[in-house]
Amino acid sequence: ATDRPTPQHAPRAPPTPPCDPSPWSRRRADPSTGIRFGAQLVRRRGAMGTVVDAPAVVTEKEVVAENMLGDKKVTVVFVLGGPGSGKGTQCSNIVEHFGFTHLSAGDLLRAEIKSGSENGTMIENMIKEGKIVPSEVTIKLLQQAMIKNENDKFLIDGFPRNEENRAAFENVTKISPAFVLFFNCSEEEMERRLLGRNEVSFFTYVLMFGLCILIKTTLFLFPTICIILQGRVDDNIETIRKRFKVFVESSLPVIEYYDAKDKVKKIDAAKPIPEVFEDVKAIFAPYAKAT
Ligand SMILES: Nc1ncnc2c1ncn2[C@@H]1O[C@H](COP(=O)(O)OP(=O)(O)O)[C@@H](O)[C@H]1O
Ligand SMILES: Nc1ccn([C@@H]2O[C@H](COP(=O)(O)OP(=O)(O)O)[C@@H](O)[C@H]2O)c(=O)n1
Repeated sequence: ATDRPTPQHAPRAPPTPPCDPSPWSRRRADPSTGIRFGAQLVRRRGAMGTVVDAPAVVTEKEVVAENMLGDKKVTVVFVLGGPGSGKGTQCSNIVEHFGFTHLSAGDLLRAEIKSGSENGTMIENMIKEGKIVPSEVTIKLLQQAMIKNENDKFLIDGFPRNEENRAAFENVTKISPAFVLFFNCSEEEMERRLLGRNEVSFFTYVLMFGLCILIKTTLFLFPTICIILQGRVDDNIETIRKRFKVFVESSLPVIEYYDAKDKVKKIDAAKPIPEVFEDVKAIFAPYAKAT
């Protein structure tokens, strides 16, 4: 992996405060709006020869060589943020506009449960408890997905979620992320979104029941539909709170690790979806698809 070189001609600015910031974190809040979070300040010659601090703009693409995918050289962006911060929503937008392949660690784990794999029950129990699944399981799924896919640009969403995830991924795959996209959002807002994600109106249930009666399959189909409509097993208030705790205790340190390497690009994820995507677009501009 190629870390962006630190300019030799000037001392680095003091480290930026740890990323922050949500009310539920005890950490110091960072007032910046975001996309330059973690970018190192470089000294530049200003007017009249004065030296000014200016954020370094990252325009170069960082491509990783020598990894577990054999000859295949891939660009990996880790997409991190609390549960419900909007990672999946924005990943879909990035896929559409910038040609990345979206690999959601959570989706891969849920697919593994459905596949009837021997790890299925263990994964299901961990997800219900909001706990982090052992790294070797998740890394194997990510690796298989990257090998299977012909693309060379991957958004890895919801991973690495703790220090073990991070260190194991780097050791096993030898891949370093080009950068880490961090969606910063308050706990209150994330909670609202997650509870909303699971919300299905009574009217929908009545409609589905009516449809089942129409096609005369109530007995078998309706319970199945109810299970599908229930949404995610972990989007209930009890598990949501546990996931927040895990995020603060285990995932924020990973973001801090990458921030110390100037790899974190922080987004204010509390804004409406289109506004968040405007900020995301600015970061992904160097990866724009050739027209
Ligand atoms: N910026 C936003 N403002 C309001 N709602 C949002 C925003 N981004 C996502 N959502 C909604 O919040 C819920 C969680 O978003 P999602 O992308 O699934 O989050 P994550 O992948 O981080 O868990 C979804 O119902 C989504 O439609
Ligand atoms: N790297 C990961 C990612 C997810 N998971 C599990 O999958 C659950 C859901 O993760 P997710 O990324 O789909 O969803 P959000 O919690 O971000 O909304 C987590 O709470 C963990 O139990 C994991 O164990 N390891």
